[in-house]
Amino acid sequence: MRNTHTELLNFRNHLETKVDWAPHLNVITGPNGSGKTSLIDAIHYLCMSRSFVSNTDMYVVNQDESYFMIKGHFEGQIRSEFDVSCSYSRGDGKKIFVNDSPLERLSDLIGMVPVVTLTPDDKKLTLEGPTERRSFIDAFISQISPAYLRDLIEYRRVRKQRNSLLQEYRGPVSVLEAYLEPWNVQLVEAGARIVAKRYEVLENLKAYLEKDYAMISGMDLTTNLEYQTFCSPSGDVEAIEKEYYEQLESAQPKEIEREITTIGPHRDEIVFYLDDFELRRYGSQGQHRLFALSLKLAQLHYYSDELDDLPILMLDDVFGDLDPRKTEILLDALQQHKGQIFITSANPVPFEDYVTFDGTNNRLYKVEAGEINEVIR
Ligand SMILES: Nc1ncnc2c1ncn2[C@@H]1O[C@H](COP(=O)(O)OP(=O)(O)OP(=O)(O)O)[C@@H](O)[C@H]1O
Repeated sequence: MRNTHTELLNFRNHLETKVDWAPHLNVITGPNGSGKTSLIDAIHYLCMSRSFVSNTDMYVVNQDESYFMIKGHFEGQIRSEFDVSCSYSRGDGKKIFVNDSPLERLSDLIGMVPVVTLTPDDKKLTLEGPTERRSFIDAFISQISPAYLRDLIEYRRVRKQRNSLLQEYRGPVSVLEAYLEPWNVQLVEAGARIVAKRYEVLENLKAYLEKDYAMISGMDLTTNLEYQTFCSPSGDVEAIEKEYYEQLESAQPKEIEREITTIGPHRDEIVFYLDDFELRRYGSQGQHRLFALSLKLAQLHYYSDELDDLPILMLDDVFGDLDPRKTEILLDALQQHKGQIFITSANPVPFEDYVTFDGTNNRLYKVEAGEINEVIR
């Protein structure tokens, strides 16, 4: 899948930007704050319906304007050509159109254009709390499995309803238990499918991670990951349902007391290991950085094997953190990826030692104060 053309209107410091992209490598250079990340963030909006930088759409609207609009043209194997646009204003909220037809739900966009992003923030994945890892695995699987995304949305809805009931009901416990029962059934059904799918994908991911860590680090430390959930994880949905039910039943008196759902995949954890030490506890800064980078490369390679269309790859300011040898290894690995790649860099990276910017397959751009121009050699 590739994005051939993007238009940005009132998107951060891009008041009106139009750009044609190369089918393989697009390197975007320019000083700090010139608007490089915003260009690829706009494409990210067209893939995932949200920014990978900001959690709040409102802050993305140019501060002197009241709305933003992004349009993109995509080409791929499965859907040969289509347009996606995304608009946001405080009054109307966010709207996504595919070929000028509005999408009923923003989530319908996920998976249409698979994307993998590498950013310096990725080290949060291994350094910070379990929420980071759950978000990573959820976004990872949602892009390749619409059924998983539906289960996630359903699970969140049911958990919210169940929590409201636990918090608001003030009658006899036996009546509350009867009210909870239908929510328990739905929670267990969606939750068990989520656990089974996370287990399946994480099991498969191990081999990719191992290979990519060895490639990028050049070291022979073995990587591993452990999926920790409330039950013994497996791909057997029925067995998980059974265990889930039993645990929910025994936890329910406590949940009624605490007024919150405590058992389920919303509390899952993924523990990463290098050899047999736990990365989060004992990893050095460099090991965290390389592990997170390997996780994202593993995602890229997993998608490339799994999907008919190659994902779009975005690297935002990643090279600043890498030494010359790692830069070389990463650029070599990127050459192997046949899909479209976007790289932003404020630092002088010797891209030209590795890539020929022919103006067709590979293009070099310079951004200055929200204006982008191709650099012609
Ligand atoms: N809502 C907004 N309205 C106008 N300008 C904004 C808004 N939000 C951010 N900016 C500015 O837009 C510019 C674009 O930021 P962006 O992150 O795209 O730049 P960058 O070239 O990637 O920077 P860096 O190299 O520092 O990462 C910044 O100068 C920022 O201050």
